[in-house]
Amino acid sequence: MTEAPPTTRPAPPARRSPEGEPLLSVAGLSVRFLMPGGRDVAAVEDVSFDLAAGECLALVGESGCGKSVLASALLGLLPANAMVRGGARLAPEGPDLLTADQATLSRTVRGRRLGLIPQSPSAHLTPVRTVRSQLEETVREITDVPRSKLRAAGERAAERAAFPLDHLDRHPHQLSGGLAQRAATALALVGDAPLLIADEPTTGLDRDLVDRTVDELRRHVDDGRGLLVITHDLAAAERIADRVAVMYAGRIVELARADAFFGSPGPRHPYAAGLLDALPERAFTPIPGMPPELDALPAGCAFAPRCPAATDACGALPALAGGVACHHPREAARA
Ligand SMILES: Nc1ncnc2c1ncn2[C@@H]1O[C@H](COP(=O)(O)OP(=O)(O)OP(=O)(O)O)[C@@H](O)[C@H]1O
Ligand code: NI
Repeated sequence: MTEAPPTTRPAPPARRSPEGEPLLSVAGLSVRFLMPGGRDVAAVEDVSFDLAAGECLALVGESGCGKSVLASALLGLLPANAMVRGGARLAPEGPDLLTADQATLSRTVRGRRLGLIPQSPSAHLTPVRTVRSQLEETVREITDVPRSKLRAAGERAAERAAFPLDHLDRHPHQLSGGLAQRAATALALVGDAPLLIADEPTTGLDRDLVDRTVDELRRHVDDGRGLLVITHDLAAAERIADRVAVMYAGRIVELARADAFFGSPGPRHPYAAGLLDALPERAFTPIPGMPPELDALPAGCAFAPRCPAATDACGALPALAGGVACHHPREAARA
């Protein structure tokens, strides 16, 4: 049995995404890297999802499955050998993120409509400058705040990210991991972007700090922002997300409400079930085998070679239908 033991933290309340037009609509997004020698790495394949204001979607999956490439595509930060297909529209009347030119992205999108909370805050912060000066410069660059009000605006951004004002005059190396994370979050919040992408925001933090960081990020969602959070950490995903997208070998294989996914009836895709079963607080049973190389994907379901329930049907690619891309989703297996 893989029932989770009782935890000390309270169960997150079930949250419903507000009605209305999504903040972000991604449709059929694919990213391939053209490599020397004609190799072709299919990092993201036919990914579609919506994200609403006041909603957090957690994107989870093993290392190398395409999560960060997906985020980079949305931010227009892919290298030149990346071929991108599909659409990703910011509402209302936003540009298509996949076709907008770099000038439009840097002038009107990044920081203003779409904020990035980076994977490694220390790499994102400038080492030789204080947090205060970096915040003020970002305020000056992307808002209309007059010079005389920069200091106050920088402090307001710090406060929103729970960054202590008495640490503003420190340099990044003088900050703990948690505070560097908050400084990076404060920078991402300066432009009041309605949509945030956080790529592994809790990497390297201990559990207490993970929970605190996650709860702080959640506040920005409860303030009405949309948040796409990319994480390996399923406990963090459970704590913060309204919905979960599980990625395997570049594709979303399950898209579910977080309460159903982490609670009852549980995940439906055998891979998603395997991810949860691998958790120490659950069955602690790793998924056997390794994910496939993205330049040599099988024609059918990419998980089939590792799947305990694979059949001949899995030689054909399963479409994502009703939230799961599998020929034998779990309730069918039980029935
Ligand atoms: N510039 C690039 N050129 C070629 N391949 C790339 C490039 N960037 C990423 N990839 C490949 O794309 C795949 C997806 O990488 P990505 O960084 O999105 O994984 P991830 O899911 O974010 O993993 P992690 O959890 O380790 O951060 C990997 O196989 C990676 O090697
Ligand atoms: Ni990544």
